Amino acid sequence: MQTDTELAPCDLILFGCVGDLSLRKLFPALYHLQAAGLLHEQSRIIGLARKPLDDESFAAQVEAAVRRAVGSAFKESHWQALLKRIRYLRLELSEPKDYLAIKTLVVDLSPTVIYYLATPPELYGTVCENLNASDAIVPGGRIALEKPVGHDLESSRCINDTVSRYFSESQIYRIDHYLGKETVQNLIALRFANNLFGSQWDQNHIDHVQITLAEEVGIEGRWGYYDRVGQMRDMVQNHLIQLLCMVAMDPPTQLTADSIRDEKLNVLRALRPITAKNVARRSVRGQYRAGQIDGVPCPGYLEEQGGRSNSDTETFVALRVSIDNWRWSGVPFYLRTGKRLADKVSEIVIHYKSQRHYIFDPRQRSMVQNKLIIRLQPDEGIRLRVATKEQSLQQGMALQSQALDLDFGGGQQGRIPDAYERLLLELMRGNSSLFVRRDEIEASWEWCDNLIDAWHQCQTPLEPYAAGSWGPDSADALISGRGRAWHQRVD
Ligand SMILES: NC(=O)C1=CN([C@@H]2O[C@H](COP(=O)(O)OP(=O)(O)OC[C@H]3O[C@@H](n4cnc5c(N)ncnc54)[C@H](OP(=O)(O)O)[C@@H]3O)[C@@H](O)[C@H]2O)C=CC1
Ligand SMILES: O=C1O[C@H](COP(=O)(O)O)[C@@H](O)[C@H](O)[C@H]1O
Repeated sequence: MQTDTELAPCDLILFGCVGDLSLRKLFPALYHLQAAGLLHEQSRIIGLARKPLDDESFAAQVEAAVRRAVGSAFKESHWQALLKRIRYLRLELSEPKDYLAIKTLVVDLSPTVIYYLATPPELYGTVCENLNASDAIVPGGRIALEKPVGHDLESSRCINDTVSRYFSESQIYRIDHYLGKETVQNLIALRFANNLFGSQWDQNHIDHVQITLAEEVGIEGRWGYYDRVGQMRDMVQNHLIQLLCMVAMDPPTQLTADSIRDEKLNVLRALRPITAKNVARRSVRGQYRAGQIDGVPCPGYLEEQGGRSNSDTETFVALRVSIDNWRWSGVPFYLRTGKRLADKVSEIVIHYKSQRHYIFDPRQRSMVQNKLIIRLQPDEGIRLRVATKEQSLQQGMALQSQALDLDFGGGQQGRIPDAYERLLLELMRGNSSLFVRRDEIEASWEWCDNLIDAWHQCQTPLEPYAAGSWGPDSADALISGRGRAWHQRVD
């Protein structure tokens, strides 16, 4: 994971520049990079979309979005410096002749041009073909593709085939923004820079692993997109599987992009398929009904804006996953993700085995088991729960569980950069470590396609859950047994 490559001038051509992602995430991230002095003086940003906007009205939209995201920390001087770099170009992505304007533009641009596709993925192939036909791809240019790359293995291969006709693998940066989150990168430091953890990261010491990506939000007006996709393709195929790989991978031989990606690929190849034979025991799919979150009433999925009265799309998934290799033999990974759950929380919890020869009160055994809680959001940090003696004269050797805490969000370290700041920076530096390689994406699709097929074959029921709950009851049943339960945030 090299991060010290010097910044060279580079120009960002942002396709889909007035979309939700660009306005909510990318421009605020660019603002913060500008504020931190991390944009090269000569780097420019050219936004492309089909809305008839001039530079001024585009800038006004971007400014409003950046102000919203940055809040009271917004500084006019940083914004003005960013604004100088920004231009708008109107273009219909499916219209080849519109690309001539890009061709004219790239002649003037820096040696490094980044084509960032924040557009619907169905257009990725078309954009590459049209760029090529207009001779608008500069040698050494980089292309960034937002997730999801495809809808299944076949469509993913098709997109990858088309893109790779015009860009070599080393020029392609497939984005999974979870890989840009600070705590995810800290996993690398935690695991591979600390012998304490590195030496005990296996089936001899770990009982099971839980990964939760829970959201309070519903589908936020994205019915058209979401109902075709569902939680499996929206969150499991990419973010959840990438986190699983980061937790489960063997140590890379070096901190290079390919070393890390080779190890993640090995995990994907070792995932035991979930098929019609075991799908009922290993998965739960759910859909939210009306409920309340923090006292505020929320509609059910079918009543969401743009929704219809019957949809079989899952908004919640829980899985029990096995990794068939030496390190993880017999260690289940419990994964869950859902919309409209009780809280917004993304965390990885490593549950350690308890002492083989246990000399304390056996009733306390599960309560004081060691847990390593890696919190991605909110309150980024790492917490280790250890057993200590209760401080009391009366209790004898009674144990209690206490926490050793690392709070990354704590005052001294300042603001935690958003994932897109890190990703844009590494993209400009040409560091691929935080981006997903073609074989990883395809191996992940292959595994997910199997699971989705199994759901179809077995007509796996869609279990209702109330908005504001932690998902269907059967998700609790999936993990229960051997004293296991989903980790609760009070810990
Ligand atoms: N929004 C998010 O939080 C996340 C999004 N993503 C991915 O990012 C990508 C963009 O998502 P999002 O921003 O939500 O999508 P939006 O629908 O909000 O924005 C799409 C953008 O693409 C432009 N566009 C679409 N079709 C054309 C066309 N034919 N010609 C020219 N421009 C076109 C739109 O321009 P115009 O408005 O002018 O029509 C708009 O600027 C998707 O791949 C999505 O999966 C990934 C992670 C999170
Ligand atoms: O990719 C996506 O991620 C968001 C959740 O991202 P987070 O960083 O806020 O945890 C999710 O809401 C969206 O549906 C999905 O497309």
